Amino acid sequence: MKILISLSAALVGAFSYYSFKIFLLRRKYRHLPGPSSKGLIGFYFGQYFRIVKHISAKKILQDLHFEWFKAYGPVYAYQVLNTMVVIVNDESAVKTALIEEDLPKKGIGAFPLGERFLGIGLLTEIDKKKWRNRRAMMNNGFKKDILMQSLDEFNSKGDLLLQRLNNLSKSNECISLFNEINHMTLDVIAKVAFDLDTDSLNNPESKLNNYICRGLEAVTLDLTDPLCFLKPSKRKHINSLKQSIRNLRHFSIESLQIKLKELQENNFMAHNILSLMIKNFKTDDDFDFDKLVDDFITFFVGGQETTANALSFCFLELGQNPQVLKKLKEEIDLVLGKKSTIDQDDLARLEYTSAVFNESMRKWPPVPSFSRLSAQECEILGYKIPKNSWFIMPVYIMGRNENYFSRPKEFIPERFLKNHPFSKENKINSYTFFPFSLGPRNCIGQNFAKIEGKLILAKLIQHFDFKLDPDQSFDVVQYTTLRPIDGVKVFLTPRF
Ligand code: HEM
Repeated sequence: MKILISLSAALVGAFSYYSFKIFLLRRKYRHLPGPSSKGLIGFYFGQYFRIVKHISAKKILQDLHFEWFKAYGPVYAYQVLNTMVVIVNDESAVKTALIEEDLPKKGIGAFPLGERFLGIGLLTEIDKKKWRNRRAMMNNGFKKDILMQSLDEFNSKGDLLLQRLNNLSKSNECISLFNEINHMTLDVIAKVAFDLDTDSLNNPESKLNNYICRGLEAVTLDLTDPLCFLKPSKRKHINSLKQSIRNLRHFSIESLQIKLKELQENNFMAHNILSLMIKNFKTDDDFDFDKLVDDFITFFVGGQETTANALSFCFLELGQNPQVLKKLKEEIDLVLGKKSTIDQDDLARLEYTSAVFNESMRKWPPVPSFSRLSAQECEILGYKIPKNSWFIMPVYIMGRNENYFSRPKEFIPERFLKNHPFSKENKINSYTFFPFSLGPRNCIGQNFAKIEGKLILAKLIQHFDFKLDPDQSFDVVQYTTLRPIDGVKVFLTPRF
C-alpha cells in the first residue's frame, strides 16, 4: 500500500512538473503568431494530432506549413507536445541563421526509432570542432575538378541506364522511371565514392534502395509522430523499419571490412571519398569504426535518394509542360547531337538543362526543410526568438513564396536564365533558393549532384521520347526527402 501511495505521489509530482514546464514553454512563445492550441488537449499536445491526421491523409507536412505561412506570415511558431517549432520564411532570417549566426544543428536522423542510422556521420555531427576537421578533409573529394575526373564513371552508369530502358521500352509497357533512376544513382554513388559495384540497376530485386528509403521513412515517423511507439497498430511497421536500418548497417559494415582488408593486403586504395573517410578514421583519435560506418551510410543515403528524387520530379514536370520539354530537347540536340560521352564543355553549354533542374528543385526540393537551434535569443523581423528555439529552414515554402518567385505554381525554368526578361520578375539569390542549404554546413555533395543530375537528364532526353501514364498521380510523399508518391510512370520511345 505504501509503495502504491509513493508511486502515485511520484506520478502526480512528475505530471505537475511536466505541466508546469509546458506552461512556461507556451508563455515563452506566446508573443509569436501561429496556430492556436486551445483546451486541455491543445495545452498538452499542441498541433500533434493535426499533424498526424494530415500525414495519415497522405499529405506532406510542408503543405500544412504553407497553409500556416499564408495565415500567420513569415514568422510563426507551433507546439508539438513539449517542443516549440519556429518557422522563418524570410531571406534575411535565412541569412542570419545559416551565415551570420551559423546556428548549430540538432542531429536529426542520427538514431530514428532508437536505431543507429546516420549515427554521428558528417551530416549529423553536432560538435562543431569535430565536424570542422572531418569536413575539411572530405572537402578535398568534392571539388569540381576532382569530380570531373569521374565523368567517365557518370557517363558509363548513364549508358547502362539507357541500355536497360531501351530493353524495357521494347515491351511497350509502362515503366517506373523513378525505380530505374533510383537504382542508377545508387550504383553511381557506390562506384564513384566507394569503388563498389552494387549493380542494382541490373538486379532490381536488390534491397539496398529499399533499406535507404525505409531508413528515411523512420526519420520522418520519428519526427512527425513521436508517440508512434505507444500505438499497437504501428508496432509491426516500426519493427520492419528498424530491421531495414539494421540491414543497411550490416551491408555497410561488410563492405567496409572488405575495403579495409584490400587496403591492408595491397597497401593501396583508389583516391576516392572512401579513402578520405579512412584517412579521417586513422588520424582522428576520437574516430572509431562505428563512426566510419556512420559516414559510409551518410554518403550512401545523401548521395543516392536526393538526386534520384530531383531527377524524377524533372520528368514529372516535363511530362506536364510540353513547351519546356520541346525547348530542352532543342538545346540537348544542339549541344550533344548523337554524341555518346558528355564532357565538361558540354555540361557548361547545357544552360537550359541546368535551369530545368533548378526549377524542379525550386518546386520540389528533395530536402524540403532542415533545422537549426538558436544558440541565444535573437530578433527576427521584430520578433524576439527565445534561446534554444528549434528553427525550421523552409526550402519548400520559400520556393513558393510570391515575394521571391513570380507565378510560383508554374514550372518556368526561364526564371533561372540570367539574361531572360522573366528572371527579372524573380528575386533569386542564395537566401531565397537554397536546395543545398548554404553556409558552412551546406551540402558537400552539391557539385556531385549537379553533374549527375544534368548529365542523366541530358542523356535520357537525348535518347528517348516519353509520355506520362494517364493514371500517373501527382501526389508527393515525404520520407525525409520529397518523392513522387507514385514513382514516375512513363511510356518510352527510343529516338534513334
Ligand atoms: C539533389 C541532390 C541533393 C540535395 C537537394 C541535397 C541537399 C542537402 C541539404 C539541404 C543539406 C543540409 C542539411 C542540413 O543542414 O541539415 C545537405 C547536406 C549534406 N549532403 Fe546533400 N544534397 C544532395 C546531394 C548530395 C550528394 C550527391 C551527396 C554525396 C555524394 C550529399 C551528401 C551530403 C552530406 C554528407 C551532407 C552533410 C554536410 C555537412 O554537414 O557537412 N548530398 N544536402
